[in-house]
Amino acid sequence: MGSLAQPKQLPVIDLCLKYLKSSSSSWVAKCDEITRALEEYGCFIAVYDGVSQELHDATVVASEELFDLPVEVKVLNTKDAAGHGYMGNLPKIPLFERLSIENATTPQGAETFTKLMWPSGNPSFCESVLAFTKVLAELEVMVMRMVAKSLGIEQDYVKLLEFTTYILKFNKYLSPPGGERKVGIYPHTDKCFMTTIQQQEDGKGLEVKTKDGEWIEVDLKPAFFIVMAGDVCTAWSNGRIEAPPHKVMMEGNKDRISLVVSSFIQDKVEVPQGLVDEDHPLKFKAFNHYKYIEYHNSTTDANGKRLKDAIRSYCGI
Ligand SMILES: O=C(O)CCC(=O)C(=O)O
Ligand SMILES: [Fe+2]
Repeated sequence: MGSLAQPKQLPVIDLCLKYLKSSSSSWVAKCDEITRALEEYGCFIAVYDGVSQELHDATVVASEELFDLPVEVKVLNTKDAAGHGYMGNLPKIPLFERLSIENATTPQGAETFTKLMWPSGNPSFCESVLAFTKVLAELEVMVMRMVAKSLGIEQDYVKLLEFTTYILKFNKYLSPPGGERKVGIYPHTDKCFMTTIQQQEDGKGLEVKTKDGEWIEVDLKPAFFIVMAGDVCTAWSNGRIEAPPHKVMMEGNKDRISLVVSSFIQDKVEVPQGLVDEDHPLKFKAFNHYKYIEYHNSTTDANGKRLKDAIRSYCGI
């Protein structure tokens, strides 16, 4: 009789604020658990209570209002320094649409974008964008502090934080016509430091590739947040945490909306000394995050084919 192997799952880690006390032994154990999950999968599912029901409902309304705007308005969201901006009606991924907000943890970033989309104002949109991005950025900071504690590089992370900014992306994927299974977004690794993803409704779509080449389908709920390493974390962690390839596959008759907060470093990124020793030689040279993005964009060919392992070809030793 053949055994029925269970499909692989991403680790699920409870980070609800009410249970976390930074001095307790369970907190130290959690730091190690998160670090192991990131070392093994490059990401994990955080169960997190930082987004209230009220804030969640407000971001659902905000997404509807945003995607309902006419295309002529949405295209005003032009590319930022990290290469983000409006994307839609793309021949290779026709189901996909995206808008992104730079510096979304600052009132100025949220206001500039809101004014661009609604010149006569939309205060509730602006408030919910700001509040939501801040909560997800706080989750990322909490996670990375815990990782840094576990790896003995807390001060290096605190230094990096001073130069960290956050982008909020609204991603929408239409349900594919004719009941087919179709690509929503092609496999890639993120070019940021870290990414946190929330899916607005229960269900699948996101898939993450494991180190042994298996794709894990991720069944998400709004209270689950994927915390995922980007290429810049791969380099910063001296290769201990690999950014995982991921993609979105759409099937069924429901559209999918995800909100994605990604961090960017406005300074030189270099491997902390504490991660380098005889057994762990330096694997990445110091580099500038935005120059890396420029390099990555310049090596992406006309068909959108990306360089494999761009971070190692850019600054790997
Ligand atoms: O929608 C998702 O779950 C993933 C989106 C994504 O990979 C991205 O925006 O880089
Ligand atoms: Fe991504």
